[in-house]
Order: sequence, then C-alpha cells, then structure tokens
Amino acid sequence: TGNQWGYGKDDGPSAWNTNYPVADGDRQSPIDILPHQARHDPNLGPIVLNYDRCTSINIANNGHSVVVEFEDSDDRSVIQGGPLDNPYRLKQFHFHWGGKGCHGSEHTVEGNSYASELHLVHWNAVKFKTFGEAASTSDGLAVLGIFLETGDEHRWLHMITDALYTVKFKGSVTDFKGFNPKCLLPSSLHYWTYLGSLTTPPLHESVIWIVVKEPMIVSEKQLGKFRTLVFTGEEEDERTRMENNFRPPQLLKGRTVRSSN
Ligand SMILES: COc1ccc([C@H]2OC(=S)NC2=O)c(OC)c1
Ligand SMILES: [Zn+2]
Repeated sequence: TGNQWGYGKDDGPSAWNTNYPVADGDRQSPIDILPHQARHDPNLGPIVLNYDRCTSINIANNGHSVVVEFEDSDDRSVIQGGPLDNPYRLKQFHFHWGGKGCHGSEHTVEGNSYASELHLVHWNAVKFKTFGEAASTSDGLAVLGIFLETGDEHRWLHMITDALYTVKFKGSVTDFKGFNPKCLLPSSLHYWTYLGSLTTPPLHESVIWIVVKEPMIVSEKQLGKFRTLVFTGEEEDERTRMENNFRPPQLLKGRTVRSSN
C-alpha cells in the first residue's frame, strides 16, 4: 500500500525513484568521500556539541532501523559551529548496518565501507517551527555521521545493545531515559562536510552532512545484536532479520566536499 519501501530486491534503493523521484536529484546521500579531493577549508571551525542537558525519551524499531528519540521542545541539546549558521536541535539518532561479515555504512571513504554508521539527527529550530518542516526544507537538518568499525568492545554501546531485545519487532517502543550519546563519539571530531539528503524515503534534500573522520570501535558481538532485530511486525508471519539497511553511495553531481583540519 502507498509508499511502502524497504531494502529488499523489489522495494530497495534501486526502486525508490518510482515513488520518490528526488532519488535521482542533484544532492542525494550518501556519497563516496575522496579525502584527497576534499577542499580543506581553514574557515571551518570545530563542531561544538552541547548535549549535557539532553533528554532521551525512548528507543524504537520503526521497521527500517532502531531509533532513540530525544525531547526537542527547547535548546537543551544542540550541535553548532563547523558549517552551521545556527544551533541545530538533537531530535534522534539511529544506525545503519550490514549482514554478518559484510559492511553496512552508508557513506564510504575511497570506496571502502565501514561495518555500520550512526546518524545523529538535528534540526534548525531557529528557522523552522517543527522537525517535519525543517526535514523538507533545504538545510533544515544537520546530520552527524559516525562510522562504526569492528574491534574491541565499546565500553558504552552495551547501554543500547542491552535494550535491543525490547524492540525486536517493527512498531515496538520502550522507555529509554538518561542516555547521553556523547559517550558514543570518537576522540577527534575532525570531519568532512557537504550538502546532501535524507538517505531513506522521502529522501528530502535538506541535510547539511557532517561526517566524522575517526570511527568508533565496537565489537563484532555488539554489532551482532543489531541483527537480532527484524524488519517485520510481531503479528506478521515472516521474521525478516534487520540487516543491510543502508543506501549505496549516490552521484556527487559536481558537489564539493570540504574538510575541517
Ligand atoms: C522523518 O525522519 C527521517 C526520515 C528518514 C531519515 C533517513 O535519513 C537519514 S540521514 N537516515 C535515515 O534513516 C531520517 O534520518 C534523518 C529521518
Ligand atoms: Zn540514517
């Protein structure tokens, strides 16, 4: 019915342009990042995250990913600086990942993909009244992308992976209070930045992308817990494992990628 989309053979990224023609637009995401072709811009200041008063609300399985939502009725948790002209409010974060042994990041670097990618989604509440309005208007959103690479166990990611069994099925939501995503960030926030889009339908070209160069390290075991989620609802017959929920890189179409130092 309606605009059903997914990551399968028939409803996956190559079919999205049928119901969402912007899929073939001029500022689509993700992209393959070529560090040597990125323009180092000395005017690009550091990214500043003020998450200390952030208020997480719940964790949910929306049938495409696992999402942690935040209270965004005031400027209690914002990102600013870097390429941003205003502070952008933290709305939610979610992940994209691959199958066992395969990689699942959305952005790639010189054709190389990481095991997974975390998206911290922020919206410009100075210029827009609602997230929905910001999400459908140029530069209404700022998404901080963090790569996940497998290696040692991440000391704080268990706070998320320990909750995943409570949101196994599409449509499940459980309380998730007191989580500050600052604990997930790598030590350096050097980044690439470019103008792009949402990476799932409706694919709005509304995102200022900030992709952090240094990956966070998580264990294969921790990553495996994301694959215990399913795309399907508890009432449905089939149990389709949630994995490979990533869109492949899109054409740059003349865009410039800038690099902080
Ligand atoms: C309506 O809210 C949405 C809709 C889609 C996305 C996708 O775009 C990116 S980026 N990752 C996604 O899964 C979203 O994330 C900001 C938020
Ligand atoms: Zn995303």
